[in-house]
Amino acid sequence: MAARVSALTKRFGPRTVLSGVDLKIARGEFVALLGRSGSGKSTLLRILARLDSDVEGEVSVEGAVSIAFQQPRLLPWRRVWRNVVLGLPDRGRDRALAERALAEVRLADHADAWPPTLSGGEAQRVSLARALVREPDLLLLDEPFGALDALTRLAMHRLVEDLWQQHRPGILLVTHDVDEALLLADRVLVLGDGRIVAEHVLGPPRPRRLGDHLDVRAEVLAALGVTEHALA
Ligand SMILES: Nc1ncnc2c1ncn2[C@@H]1O[C@H](COP(=O)(O)OP(=O)(O)OP(=O)(O)O)[C@@H](O)[C@H]1O
Repeated sequence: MAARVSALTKRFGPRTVLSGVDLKIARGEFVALLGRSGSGKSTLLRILARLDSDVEGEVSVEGAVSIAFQQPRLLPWRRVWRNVVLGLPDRGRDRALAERALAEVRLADHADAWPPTLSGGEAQRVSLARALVREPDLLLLDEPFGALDALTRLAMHRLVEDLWQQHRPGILLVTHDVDEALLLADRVLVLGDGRIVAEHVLGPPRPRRLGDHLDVRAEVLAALGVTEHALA
């Protein structure tokens, strides 16, 4: 198991955001997490990333964890390759490690660029390289495509699926986009009222196409209480 959460409850003061969440992510499994705004998706990701341990219940995550956010969060005063390896312990191999990770996200020629010169999609790929360079057993993606235009988003879907096939980390992808979840995930979860209220396993084949799993799509939308595909 890459991650196991049981009876997880998270409160902010008097407010209970997560209330008895049970969740397992198998090694190498791609899981998408949907939920309305404010349902606690980012809170759950932060807990899995060990950024918040003030919780009730059990959280167990095996191995290395990386997280990438909707905003790439690059340091503008450091070159791209230095951003990729920021905080890594082994300084001697840094440049080579960064270059390898940048090549994986098709940005080998941008190692010496400054972050403000990158497009939104490029910056997000640097952020992915920074997550990958840690060779995570669990990769947490918090709406990583949310700020990108539709074409760039499609290219990123393909890239993430390729990287996942190659390295096979467990992935938990938070998204507002039901179609994105149906394109990428092995399993789709819906968070609502503080717990997982729906779960759907999607079978092969891959790669998927828009329009696959329309039956699941309808059920996920119903669990979300909406009739449109974009909830943002
Ligand atoms: N540090 C904090 N202190 C107090 N309340 C918080 C804190 N972090 C999150 N919350 C509250 O917890 C709830 C869940 O927030 P969270 O960001 O996890 O939701 P989300 O599902 O990721 O939302 P969105 O889809 O809009 O990003 C929100 O009501 C938010 O206001």
